Amino acid sequence: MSFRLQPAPPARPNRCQLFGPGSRPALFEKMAASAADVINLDLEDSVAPSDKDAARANIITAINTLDWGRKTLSARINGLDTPWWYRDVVELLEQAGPRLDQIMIPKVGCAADVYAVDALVTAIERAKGRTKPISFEVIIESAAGIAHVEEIAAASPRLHAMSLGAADFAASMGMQTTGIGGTQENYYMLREGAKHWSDPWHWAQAAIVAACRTHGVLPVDGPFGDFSDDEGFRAQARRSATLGMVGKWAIHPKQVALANEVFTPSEAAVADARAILAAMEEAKANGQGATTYKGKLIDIASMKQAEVIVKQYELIMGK
Ligand SMILES: CC(=O)SCCNC(=O)CCNC(=O)[C@H](O)C(C)(C)COP(=O)(O)OP(=O)(O)OC[C@H]1O[C@@H](n2cnc3c(N)ncnc32)[C@H](O)[C@@H]1OP(=O)(O)O
Ligand SMILES: O=CC(=O)O
Ligand SMILES: [Mg+2]
Repeated sequence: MSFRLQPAPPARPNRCQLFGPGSRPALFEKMAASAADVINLDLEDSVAPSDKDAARANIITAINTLDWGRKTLSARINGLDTPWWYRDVVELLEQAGPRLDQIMIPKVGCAADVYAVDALVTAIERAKGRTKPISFEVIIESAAGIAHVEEIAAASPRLHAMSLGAADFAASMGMQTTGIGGTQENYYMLREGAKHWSDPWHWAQAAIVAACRTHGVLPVDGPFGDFSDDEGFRAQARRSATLGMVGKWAIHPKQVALANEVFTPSEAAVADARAILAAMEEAKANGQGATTYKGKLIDIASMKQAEVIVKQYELIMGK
């Protein structure tokens, strides 16, 4: 371990973030009743330019009037390259009550983008006497965003979560695809004439996880566009969970259960992790730093691995 200890991320369940357009208020009650841990009411790309003002008003009314239970309640503002974002922040902070937990900032390209929103949010919080600080989540979805991912992760103590936005990311990178996440037909290796598909999102996800874990931020996988493909969603989510991400977006309600399933450690994984911890306690009591479990090496690092799974499970079950 470095002299500098790795900070813990916010202790909140974040297995699924359910999105809905601010211009479709009929969806809000269904979102509130869903099993998602986080709700993202959208003012950005799912809302047409002509609907931005109405969507803002819809979202503020919904935040103030619906029962959102214990969900983390977040609103996605428009990007800093648009004329809408400052009104999004001002109206949300001035008119939405304390139930609003978080603002999602899309298309963040550098730490200064987060700083700008932080400055505005801080001024309004002080002016209006808001006592609960608004947290931030950001989307890495551009070449600049991934190039500056570590400085972005360190940009503000308000930052709680960071997602990969596969659609805008693909566009910004000039990737030859219109698919949102998942397997890409042309990203394969050939061996003896057989195709083996690879994962074009892997390196960006790994960079996001490393930046987040360095700075105590929750790393999250973004959208999977084909909501009729449950197995494709599961496969993408399993890869993300294996890499260290804590959850995934749902852009349709049928994806909520899938994300919750993948990002809740299974009973078998938890039982194994607890058995490893117990075996290591016994080994330590006997003066050993290493022993075997089910015929494989375990040592003190295995305890840390097992603790990741047990803590994640207890966090989710304790909610
Ligand atoms: C790349 C990005 O930026 S992704 C993030 C931004 N995008 C979004 O927020 C899009 C969110 N999703 C949606 O807008 C919609 O789900 C769509 C457009 C994909 C599909 O909408 P529909 O055609 O209405 O979906 P569908 O008919 O399958 O809906 C089935 C049921 O789920 C409901 N539903 C649909 N979307 C949602 C949602 N996001 N949240 C809650 N309930 C929903 C419908 O109202 C319907 O309910 P009912 O059975 O009571 O009638
Ligand atoms: O905002 C999300 C994306 O995939 O783009
Ligand atoms: Mg986007």
